[in-house]
Formats: sequence, C-alpha cells, structure tokens
Amino acid sequence: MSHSWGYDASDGPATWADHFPIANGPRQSPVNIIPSQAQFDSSLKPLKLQYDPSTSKDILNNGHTFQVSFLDENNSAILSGGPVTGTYRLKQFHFHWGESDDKGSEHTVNGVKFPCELHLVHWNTKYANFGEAVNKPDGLAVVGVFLKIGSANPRLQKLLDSFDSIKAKGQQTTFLNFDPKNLLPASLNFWTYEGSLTTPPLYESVTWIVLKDPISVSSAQMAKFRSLLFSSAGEQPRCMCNNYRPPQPIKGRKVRSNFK
Ligand SMILES: NS(=O)(=O)c1ccc(C(=O)N2CCN(Cc3ccccc3)C2)cc1
Ligand SMILES: [Zn+2]
Repeated sequence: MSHSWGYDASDGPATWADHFPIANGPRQSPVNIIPSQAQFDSSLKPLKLQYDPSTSKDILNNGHTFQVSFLDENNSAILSGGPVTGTYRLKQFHFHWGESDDKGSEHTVNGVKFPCELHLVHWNTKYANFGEAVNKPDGLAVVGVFLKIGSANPRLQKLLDSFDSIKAKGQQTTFLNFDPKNLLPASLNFWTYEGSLTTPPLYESVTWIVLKDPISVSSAQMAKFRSLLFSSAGEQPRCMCNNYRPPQPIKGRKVRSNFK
C-alpha cells in the first residue's frame, strides 16, 4: 500500500525523506531559478505544444491537488521541441498554491514566490505508457506556468466553476473540451533543467520547462482554489492550500534558457 503523505508538519515535505529517500537525491525539484545564472542555449529548439481540446476527460480532487486528465492513447495532445528529443504526450495538468497570495508556487525566481503554479505533465512516447515512463530519467516533461495576482483570468473560470463538484478528496466529474493552450502565456520563453516529481515518489524523471512569463489570476479566484479540501467528504474539513514543496538544492545543475 503506498505510504500516505501530505503537506502538514506531520507528513509534509520535511518528512518525505523518511519513506522516499530520493528526496535528498541529486536532481530534486523544485528549485530557485536565478535568471542571471541561467545559461542561454541557442541550440534549444522552440517549444511545440499541440493540444487537441477534445482529449480532455475529467477533473479530480486527488487529495493533494485537483487535476484535469486527458486521453493519451494517441498523439492528439503533445509536447515536442524545446529541450526534449522525441514526442511527449499530455497526461494531466494540476496546480500548487498557498493559503495566502504571498506564497504557493514550487519554483521561485530570485527567491520570489508566486501565489500559484500550473504543471502540465507529459510522458515520453518511447515508453508504453505513463506508468512505464514515470520513473525513467527521460520519462516526463513538465511545463510549469506561474500565476501572478492581477485581473481575473476568464480562462480559469471553467476550472473554478467545477470546484463545487470536486470539493472533497476522491470527487471527480466529467471535464470535456478544455483547451490547456488557453492557460499559457503569449510567450513560450522558458528555463529548463533536469529534475524530479515534486511530490512522492519524487522520481528523478522530469525535464522541467518553466515558462518565464506568468498568467494572471485575481485574489478572488485564488480564494476559490482554497475552497477545495484535502479531506474526504464526512471528515473534518481541511483546506486544500500550501500544497507546494519548497525549492531544493541545485547540486551543481545547470539551468538553461532559450532567451537572452
Ligand atoms: N508536481 S509534478 O508536476 O512534479 C507531478 C506530481 C505527480 C505526478 C503524478 O501524476 N504522479 C506521481 C506518481 N503518481 C502515482 C504513480 C503513478 C504511476 C506509477 C507510479 C506512481 C502519479 C506528476 C507530476
Ligand atoms: Zn505539480
């Protein structure tokens, strides 16, 4: 049975090494990105994200975050180019956020936290499926997008409107025709480095592609994120927030950029 973990003092990031010793590994995520120390790499190709909105399936509260899952039996929603070779299929996207607008992102930039961070999770089609890819060094590519407090973002509204039906852990509902491309900023300028899952089992299998430009979210919209619960229906309600791992040691890794 997989070990239960969370984000409280008793089961949160400071305790994860007890059951997942790779937590202290050489390529853990997230990290603090220091733009002045990133290396511009002209050999990086433009990032190609080709998403077919008809592949969105459902939205689930998994007790750690909420995630929108996609049909991944064919190459309808794919990532290619950027730092990766080959084709990676979109499996799901999810978010991490704080209890207040001054924290919540996993990656930071010059030590600055954003209120929220979106992760679009893709797996390498050289492997048979997500489960085969999840623990391979080149198994996953995750696109990270920062959310910054500003005007309300209408493109988040369909997600927010579904929250009443996935308030508690384990609740899921159909979520069709959602185009994740609408969650991306205008520019696909990115930083990239070799890292890991930011939740247990913390496999060191992720090529991280963190977009430089944020998308907007309003404070009222962030409050809606915090209406979700870590807890199951009928349990003592526990606000789903602060579901982020803090930055981990860079351990000599290079962060590259595709922009000057
Ligand atoms: N925050 S993050 O972007 O780094 C990220 C976190 C979690 C996941 C994720 O879908 N899973 C992690 C493993 N988990 C369960 C699992 C599934 C198959 C085999 C083994 C284990 C699923 C993907 C990306
Ligand atoms: Zn994540």
